[in-house]
Amino acid sequence: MPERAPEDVPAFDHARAEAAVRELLAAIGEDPEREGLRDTPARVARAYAELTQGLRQTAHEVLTTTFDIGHEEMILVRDIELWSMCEHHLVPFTGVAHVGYIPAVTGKITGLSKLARLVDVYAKRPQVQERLTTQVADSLMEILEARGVIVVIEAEHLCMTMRGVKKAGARTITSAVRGTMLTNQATRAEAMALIHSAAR
Ligand SMILES: Nc1nc2c(ncn2[C@@H]2O[C@H](COP(=O)(O)OP(=O)(O)OP(=O)(O)O)[C@@H](O)[C@H]2O)c(=O)[nH]1
Ligand SMILES: [Zn+2]
Repeated sequence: MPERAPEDVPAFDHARAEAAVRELLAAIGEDPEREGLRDTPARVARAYAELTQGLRQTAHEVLTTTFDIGHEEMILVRDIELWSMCEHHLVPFTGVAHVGYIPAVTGKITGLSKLARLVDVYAKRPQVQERLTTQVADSLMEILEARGVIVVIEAEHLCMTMRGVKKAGARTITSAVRGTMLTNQATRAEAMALIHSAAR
């Protein structure tokens, strides 16, 4: 399914979110009017607006700063903190993303912080880890016209920890490898070695 463009995503509806949270509190047998819960629907609505803000952002928006510095070698940012929300249970999954790319021959690169911002654009929305991984990789290929990209995400899903199978510590690792990172085995091996290097 193609990604919905942010202009096609309706504005966050605070009133509707508050009503839904009030209803959920009632459904679990709580009293939404008791003092401790009175402001909770509004708080939860604000929290969800923040946790889903990526729905209203685009990769193009965050990858605007590009420089041509003639650097043609691999650039890799490791251990980018990641908080996302599992679309099946609406509970967090959290871990790290490693994002590396080989710039276009023109040397078109982006600011390092933009790679972390890019991860957030796709993390701050209901997600599955596989889609998050491929969206980050594909947007770097497209927007930076990168020759190669590698994205590895390691995450723990709270839906597997705090409920359900209750297996704390199980980490899910997904990767998306594109372009020369895929075709050139030595380059891919170098990237994997950097991701797993002893400095961790
Ligand atoms: N592939 C994938 N699965 C995920 C992700 N996040 C959560 N899931 C899984 O989505 C599945 C949903 O399965 P269902 O059987 O429909 O839901 P459920 O009854 O709540 O499943 P349990 O978690 O096994 O109790 C579960 O196996 C979750 O572990 C993700 O990012 N990627
Ligand atoms: Zn889940």
